[in-house]
Amino acid sequence: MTVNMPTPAAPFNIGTRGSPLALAQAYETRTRLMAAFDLPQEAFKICVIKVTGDQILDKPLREIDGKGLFTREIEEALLEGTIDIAVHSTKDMPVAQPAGLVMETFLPREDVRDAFVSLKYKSLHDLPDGAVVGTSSTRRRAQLAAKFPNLQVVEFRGNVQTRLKKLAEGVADATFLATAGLRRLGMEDVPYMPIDAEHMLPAIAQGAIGIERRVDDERAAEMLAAIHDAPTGHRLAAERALLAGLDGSCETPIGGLAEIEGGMLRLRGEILRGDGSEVLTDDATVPLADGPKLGAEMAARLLAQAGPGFFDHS
Ligand SMILES: NCc1[nH]cc(CCC(=O)O)c1CC(=O)O
Repeated sequence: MTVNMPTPAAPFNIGTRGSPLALAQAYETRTRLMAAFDLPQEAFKICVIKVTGDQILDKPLREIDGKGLFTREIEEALLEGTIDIAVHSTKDMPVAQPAGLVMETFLPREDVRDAFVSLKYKSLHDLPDGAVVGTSSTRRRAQLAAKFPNLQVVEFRGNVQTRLKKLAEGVADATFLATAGLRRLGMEDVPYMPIDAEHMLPAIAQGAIGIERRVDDERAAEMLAAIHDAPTGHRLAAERALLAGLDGSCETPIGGLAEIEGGMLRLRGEILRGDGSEVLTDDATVPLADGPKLGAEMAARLLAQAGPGFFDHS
């Protein structure tokens, strides 16, 4: 190690949003860095940064100019040097970072599956006709409309805690959350049932913590290299290439999942019309190094099948 290690007097500043899930992810990052370099907790400082998106809770995000709503203030702090790294849910991040920043470090991925969450029913298949399901995800909404047209879907925003409170208040019979979020928050007492990817293909990068840094910060680069998980990196490279090729954001109904099977990389992709009336899927396996190429090719194949206007009127 050629770099100056942080000390309690000059700590390494870890930037994060203030939601309980974001904090859990920042703590996990700190724990891994402490272990990798045998540093005390005091050599790190968790810096909570307020972002615009956390202050607007009354509207679906797609009705706001969503670009950077959850990241702008954090990336500014990173560029200014107030923080050394920023910890994110990769799922919520655009595929390209602003000039001067990179996100190349990914921690070992959690469970990628969506979870069915309900205080009244055990699983998705137990929901009666007309049951009310709350979600703000265009992907989950379209997937449900395609497979369970008899459910009613209502808009459901807010963090994990808020959504659970809404369920308890009876605003909906069930909701969907990422299993990873529930696990990271230690919410094992919440009644949830993970849904296999073949029934509900997760969001691209679901369950993966990504860490952003300044491109020219060699100390941060060396420190992050020690906690990077290569298999997760390969999977995300393929998934994010698919997302980039589809020109999608987290507000487009797209599912995607890369897995490593017998040393090969399998990528599944899915795009949906917003109302669930059409679902296009693809599934291919290539050598690990070809993941990004496969992602780009799969995007092109899906878009060719979809034709113009597929994502309109979502
Ligand atoms: N869009 C919000 C968001 N961003 C990341 C997670 C969960 C953790 C993850 O997927 O890494 C969630 C909540 C959810 O979808 O239930």
